[in-house]
Amino acid sequence: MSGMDEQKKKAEAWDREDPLSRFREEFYLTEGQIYLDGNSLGLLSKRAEKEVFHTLGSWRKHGVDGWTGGESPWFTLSERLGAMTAPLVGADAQEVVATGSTTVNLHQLLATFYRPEGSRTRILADALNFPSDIYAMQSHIRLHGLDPSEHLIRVTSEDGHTLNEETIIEAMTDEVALVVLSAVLYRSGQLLDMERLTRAARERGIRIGWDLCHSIGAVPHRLTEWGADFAFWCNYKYLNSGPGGVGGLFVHQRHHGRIPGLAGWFGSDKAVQFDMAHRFTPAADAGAFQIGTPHVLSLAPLQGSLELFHEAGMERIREKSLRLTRFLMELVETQLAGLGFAIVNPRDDARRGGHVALAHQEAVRIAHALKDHGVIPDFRSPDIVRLAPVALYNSYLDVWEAVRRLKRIMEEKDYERFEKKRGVVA
Ligand SMILES: Cc1ncc(COP(=O)(O)O)c(C=O)c1O
Ligand SMILES: Nc1c(O)cccc1C(=O)C[C@H](N)C(=O)O
Repeated sequence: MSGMDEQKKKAEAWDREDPLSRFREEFYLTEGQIYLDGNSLGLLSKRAEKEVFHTLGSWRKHGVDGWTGGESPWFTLSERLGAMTAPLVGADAQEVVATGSTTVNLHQLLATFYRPEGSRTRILADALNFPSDIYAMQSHIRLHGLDPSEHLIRVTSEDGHTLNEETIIEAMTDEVALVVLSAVLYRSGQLLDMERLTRAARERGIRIGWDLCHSIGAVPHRLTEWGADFAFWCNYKYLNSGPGGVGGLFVHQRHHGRIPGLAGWFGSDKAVQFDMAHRFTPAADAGAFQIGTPHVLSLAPLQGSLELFHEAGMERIREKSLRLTRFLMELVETQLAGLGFAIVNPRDDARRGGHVALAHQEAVRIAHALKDHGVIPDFRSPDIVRLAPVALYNSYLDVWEAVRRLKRIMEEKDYERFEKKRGVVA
């Protein structure tokens, strides 16, 4: 039996004993296709779809009374979904709210927590961060009348893919007011040591906030215990809540009761919100950081999706995710050796999130060819193919089959049929 056959048998055996295998049925998968892009946009689940129909039904039946009546009143939906999300980020229910989007929530949190004072005027970020986060930080530096080229420090990467925690800590100087980092880097999938970095920032009297876009739903967190000041994320990747679905934020309880940087009436104490007073009374919890009316139709899928996470359990999800990605790396190393791929995510389980990042000089064309062969990856400029086997809906056999197709593409140089052009969304 060839190595590939043996690996197939191993995948089939793991699938047979997989405690999460029943969740695959909960999702809409396309026959013959292997979807490995759940770290960009997660798939639709039947529960998420059902909640959208429920919400439409509630609107149809109750009209305006849906805010306070029906099975799931919209007035407090963001807080309820925040409470359901809290275990995924290791927070108390009142520290989380489902609201806004990643970028909007970061603007809110910067407006609240970036307070340049005396010599502490800088924001510490990193050179591998997602551009939208960087744009938001630059905006707030400018809003304080400061120059982003001086006041935004971006820790650089030695290998172009990963960051060194030691270097980040060394950059936490007396000039830094705030640190903003991603838990899992969007390109390489590196998982930073959040506990260590949070402790280091706090010991130096620096506030620290985390972008959890690529970690929520893939990696467990303990935000309250670690003492992070804030965090923000989208719910449309591993949390499968739909394109542009409402995001979330965490604010540590020690900051509750303060007036947010960007106040709006949905951040009010619920008991007095409809008094319509011009004096703003913030909610006593993370709900205070909401701005306007919740996007109820875009919140609905999150409810169904979170139910699946509660049933599956984050620890089991992480365990399967690590085994899926470990298997993927084994296949890349054994089956794609000599074909020009380099695995650029860290190998150590404690240092990687939910996706595998492969660097290849033909990455764009390989991503196009994979799609043509029914494997959905994504491409990140300039040379990365990201592959994210997702614990709730991918099988070990999916991973094996994806590599089998990729091997063929490479051996037959089938990617050469495609243009090097990336397209707007690769
Ligand atoms: C790490 C990270 N930060 C920020 C964003 C921006 O998110 P949004 O467009 O939902 O604001 C994304 C994804 O687009 C992301 O992956
Ligand atoms: N938010 C996205 C969008 O509106 C279009 C295409 C992709 C996205 C993404 O979320 C990309 C994702 N944040 C990434 O890791 O690259």
